[in-house]
Amino acid sequence: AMEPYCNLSFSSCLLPESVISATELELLTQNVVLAHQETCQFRQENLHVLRWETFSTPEMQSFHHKPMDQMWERCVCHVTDAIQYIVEFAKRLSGFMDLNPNDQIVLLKAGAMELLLLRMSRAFNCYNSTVYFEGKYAQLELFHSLGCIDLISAMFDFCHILGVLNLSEHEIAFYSAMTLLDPCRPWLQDKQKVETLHRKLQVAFRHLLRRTHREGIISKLPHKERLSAICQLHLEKLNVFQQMYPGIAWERFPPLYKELFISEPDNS
Ligand SMILES: N#Cc1cc2c(cc1C(F)(C(F)(F)F)C(F)(F)F)CC[C@H]1N(C(=O)[C@H]3CC[C@H](C(=O)O)CC3)CC[C@@]21S(=O)(=O)c1ccc(F)cc1
Repeated sequence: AMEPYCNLSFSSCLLPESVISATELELLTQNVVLAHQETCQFRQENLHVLRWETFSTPEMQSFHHKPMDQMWERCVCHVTDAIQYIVEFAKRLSGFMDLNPNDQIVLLKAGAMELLLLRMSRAFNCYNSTVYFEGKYAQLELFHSLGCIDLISAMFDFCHILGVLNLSEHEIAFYSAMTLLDPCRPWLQDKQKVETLHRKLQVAFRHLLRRTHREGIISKLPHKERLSAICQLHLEKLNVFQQMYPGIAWERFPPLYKELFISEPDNS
């Protein structure tokens, strides 16, 4: 009988056989989507339901008048919780735990803040530029007392760009996995291994986008330079804060946050 034009499993006509088989592609897609779903702190639908619940003016004022170190301490606790979930996401991504421990730390150190922003965009309402924070949606000025409104507004702008794309959970999952498993990160020892993982993710992501007719978003996703620029700003602000309150930054910051974001003080 005639060979069917393209056997239904798509294994030959659509995928570069060398990179990944159709079955492996399905398994990888499930792994990425599940790893994301199981390691987000809030479900998309819960954030969605709350998105018009904004803080009242008196509530805003109370945040506004908080001393800087108190506001920082609250946010650092939230960021440490969020980073823990991001570490869990990484550990569940197939292939991540097979990397050598040094490369796992290198990828998390370089990618944690970026993944944080991708997750923050899920909690961002781009119609009124508010973000979920401690139970309700907050305007930018609520964070004024942190003393780094330029960083926060850069984060808001970034979330806006993503919000407009209206990314699905599947798309955010793949975008996060590919941001984390970036073979171009400096100091990687086994770059080749990360490259192979990244390429498989790329094929699986393109396959998902083709299937859902969403190839158009690829060219609209923010470039990684933009992401890293914001994260650079974060590190600078953190150093400023450390200088202003030398005691606090050291004792009160949770260890994981210090490990990922704070370089050892030179005890010279
Ligand atoms: N300390 C802090 C800090 C804490 C956070 C962010 C940034 C910083 C810094 F950028 C700062 F402070 F400068 F703004 C810092 F420090 F990193 F630089 C962005 C991610 C935010 N975040 C989230 O958006 C979560 C992510 C996970 C998601 C989920 O999994 O469902 C739910 C929403 C967790 C920490 C949190 S936050 O909630 O404290 C927050 C702080 C400022 C802001 F304008 C909006 C939110």
